Amino acid sequence: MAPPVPPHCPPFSFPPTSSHRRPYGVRQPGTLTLGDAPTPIASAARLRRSTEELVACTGHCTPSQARASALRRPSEERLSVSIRPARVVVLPHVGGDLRRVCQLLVGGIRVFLTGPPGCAKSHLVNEAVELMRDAGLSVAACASTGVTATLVSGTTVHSWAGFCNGDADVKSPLQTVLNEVIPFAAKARMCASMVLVIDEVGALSSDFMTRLDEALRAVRRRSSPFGGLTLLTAGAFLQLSPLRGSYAFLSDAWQDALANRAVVLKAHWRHMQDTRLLSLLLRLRKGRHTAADMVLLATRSTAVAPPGVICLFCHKADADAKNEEELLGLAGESVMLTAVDKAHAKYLPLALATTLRNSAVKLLPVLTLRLDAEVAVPTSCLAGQGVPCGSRGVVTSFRAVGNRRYPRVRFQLPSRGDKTLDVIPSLVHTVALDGATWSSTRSQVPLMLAWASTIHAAQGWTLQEATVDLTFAFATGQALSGLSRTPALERLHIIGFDEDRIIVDGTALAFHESLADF
Ligand SMILES: Nc1ncnc2c1ncn2[C@@H]1O[C@H](COP(=O)(O)OP(=O)(O)OP(=O)(O)O)[C@@H](O)[C@H]1O
Repeated sequence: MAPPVPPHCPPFSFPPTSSHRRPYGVRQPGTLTLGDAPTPIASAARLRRSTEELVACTGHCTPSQARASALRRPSEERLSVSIRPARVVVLPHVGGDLRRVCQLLVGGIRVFLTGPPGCAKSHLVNEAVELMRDAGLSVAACASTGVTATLVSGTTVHSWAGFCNGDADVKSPLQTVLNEVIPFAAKARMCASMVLVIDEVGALSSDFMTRLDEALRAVRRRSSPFGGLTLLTAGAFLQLSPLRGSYAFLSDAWQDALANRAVVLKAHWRHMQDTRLLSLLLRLRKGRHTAADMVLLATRSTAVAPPGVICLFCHKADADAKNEEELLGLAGESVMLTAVDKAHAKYLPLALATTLRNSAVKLLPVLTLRLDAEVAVPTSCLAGQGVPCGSRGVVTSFRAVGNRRYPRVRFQLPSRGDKTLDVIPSLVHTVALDGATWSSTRSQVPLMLAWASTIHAAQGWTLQEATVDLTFAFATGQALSGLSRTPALERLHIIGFDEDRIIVDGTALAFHESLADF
């Protein structure tokens, strides 16, 4: 429950009656209900002041910037928590499911948005974020993975919360994470936000939800679930399961905040042109597929992936092997880029530093490229240059800098259009759990090969054509997730399919069937 607000506070229009769009974070005087001083604008100023610190923790900075910002950590400062305005009016022309979701959110009700593959969950999340921001609410747009974060133009929820060591910060003692890991900038974000959006929530574990809830309650000094933040989670537990641990909905944090209520979308956008594929997927989702469905899928079987079509695999090792094979198939010499790794804390043995880096840092120890290589950006290192995490591109040339050569890449941007960049190494660092601000660093060109991907990493994508290799399918929802990426059956190629590859988790199915629509 938001604290009471002064009665004179005028309501928000949602979206604003004026056609003029205000940029995120800019407040119209007198319209936002504030907490105790400073105002959200003051919080935004603090955010700006600590931007370098944020950058240092997520890894896009020079070493001197990182060191300087580490010294400026204002650990004792109390942050004030932004409070949602008392009334936000959703204007009549906002209709349908978007209206339903927005009305719940502006009323402070936490929402789980779900539905079958391609029903526009991410699309609706984007629209809701834009409307809420237009109305003056501060909204944090996040997703469970870097790739899905690009679909909502946001960051991973790990980065947003300042869990600099990835999932290690879920297991470590809470006080250590609060005092030594989460940077000031992340705490400022947590306090300045009124709404937290998490897309593709299915990939997060129950332990992660518990830790996020604990951290938000502590940082925002509110005992209510998620520190009183209004929450919009979106995803489907029948499509994606966490790589480790149990489903997020099994946590007490989820049950306290969201229970078994949801907005369940009924429209089908991705597969609207192919009703045969759509009805097959709807049955497959619940494990109620028929013999005729299996015969239909068998018509798409192939032994070899067609050239030029992205391949989706169940295991990362297979995606890596395919990328390697495609790279070797290119003419031209290989350019090998080796990361420069350093351990900065004397007490940290090199082996532990390497383990920490390899689990927390997405930049590769060794990256080999050739002209025309297909690449993707695995982190938000290039976001400041207009290329968000998850963007894909092609190496068009190499540029010599000293005795090293760096790739020039033409990226296809998620927002359409393309952008060519000379990609040079970025510095990322890990934060030790014993109080050092950063314990080890890696400097590397922030790219990875992208002819192939895992099905897990492709969650959220709509692909015009794809080859899905289900030979080693092992996870619940994996086959459904892979088979639902293309809008039409004839653009789908399947390797290694048989009925046993379809795994539907009984707990996830029971949860979805128990959901009460708002
Ligand atoms: N209102 C809309 N108008 C036009 N296209 C839409 C609309 N809503 C969704 N789409 C398109 O439908 C496709 C699927 O939408 P989206 O990715 O949001 O679905 P999803 O439910 O998040 O899918 P999944 O969970 O399977 O990743 C996308 O290509 C999207 O651009």
